[in-house]
Amino acid sequence: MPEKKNVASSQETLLKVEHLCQYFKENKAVDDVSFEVKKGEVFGLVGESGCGKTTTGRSIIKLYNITSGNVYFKGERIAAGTGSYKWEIEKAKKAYTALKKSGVSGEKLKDAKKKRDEVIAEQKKQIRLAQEDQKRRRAVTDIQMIFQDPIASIDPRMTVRQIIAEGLVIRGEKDQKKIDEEVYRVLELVGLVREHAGRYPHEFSGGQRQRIGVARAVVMNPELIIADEPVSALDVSIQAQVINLLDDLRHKMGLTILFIAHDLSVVKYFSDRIGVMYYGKMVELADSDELFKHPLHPYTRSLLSAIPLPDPHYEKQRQRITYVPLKEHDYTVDKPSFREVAPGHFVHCNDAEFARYKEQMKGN
Ligand SMILES: Nc1ncnc2c1ncn2[C@@H]1O[C@H](COP(=O)(O)OP(=O)(O)OP(=O)(O)O)[C@@H](O)[C@H]1O
Repeated sequence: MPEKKNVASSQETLLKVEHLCQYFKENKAVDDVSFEVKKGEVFGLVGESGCGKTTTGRSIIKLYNITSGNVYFKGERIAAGTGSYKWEIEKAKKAYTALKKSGVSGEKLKDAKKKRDEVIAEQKKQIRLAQEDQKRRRAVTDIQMIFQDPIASIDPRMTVRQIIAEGLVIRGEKDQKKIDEEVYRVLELVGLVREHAGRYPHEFSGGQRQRIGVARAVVMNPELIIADEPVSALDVSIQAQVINLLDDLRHKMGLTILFIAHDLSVVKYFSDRIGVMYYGKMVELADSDELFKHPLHPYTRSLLSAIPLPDPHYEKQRQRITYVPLKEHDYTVDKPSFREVAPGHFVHCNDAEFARYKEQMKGN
């Protein structure tokens, strides 16, 4: 793994995810998730299988129409869900009906009706605006995604040249010489050679295939790369090479990376900040070092306890902490939300936990 360098990520926000909800019928795959990614930083998004990491990434690149919330890229809203506006309309209608049923009449009822209609008109306006923004596709080529085995789903009869150039062709590039030049440039950038352009994906090893996947993304000159478990299928030694490559490109191209992984040890050295997801919720978010030094949420502690260390003495004593939400939290009355416990360190917690975490941080 690369040495952790403190890359100066700017304070400029490149990506802002605001109250993102992505529901698949009853399944709240992503439920009210908010975070920002600064220009130039690597933001690690971790959590175990099924916690909603992939869905978050896909929602950002608009593979889904999000249920609710907003996604901003360079200040422009590129994805918007209409759910929360619809829920507000329902709430206003229900409140009015309840008032009417309770026997309220005359001026009071008239006022309530007026209020209800105002809420409905405003929310309908928001729905229209969200739908207009959702249709806009402008920012999307500035964001590219890298998958676990990025060329697995591609037609095996396509050459590496065609695979890498596909995005350029779709974007309207017709000049074959220019396309070839770009393909050779990015092949070299990712540690391959121009002779590879005429070959087929099956001729390459897993690590090389991932390099082709990276080339396919960077050829579009993106500002943001969403790397979804890009090294999970690779041997540990190859994992380090691919991470080093991404780290190198990040410096050379000034890239910003949203790095999705299920394993905290993979993101530790590479990420400036880390967000931990559990069952559709972001449960903790902090600077990478801070998260490892002062993990607060019991789920983060459980993930950390699963990381093996190359120290036999520690390994003998290491105990995997299991996270059992019902044992850890009582959210029946005191409800949780995502709160800032220390500057830049956020935890999903209720009032009682918030007070306890604050105390804990004081002792650190
Ligand atoms: N298109 C879909 N339709 C219905 N349910 C979906 C869809 N995509 C994901 N889900 C469900 O949403 C939840 C979150 O899935 P997601 O793939 O985002 O999690 P993940 O943390 O990335 O997991 P993995 O590491 O296994 O990809 C899961 O319960 C999954 O079954």
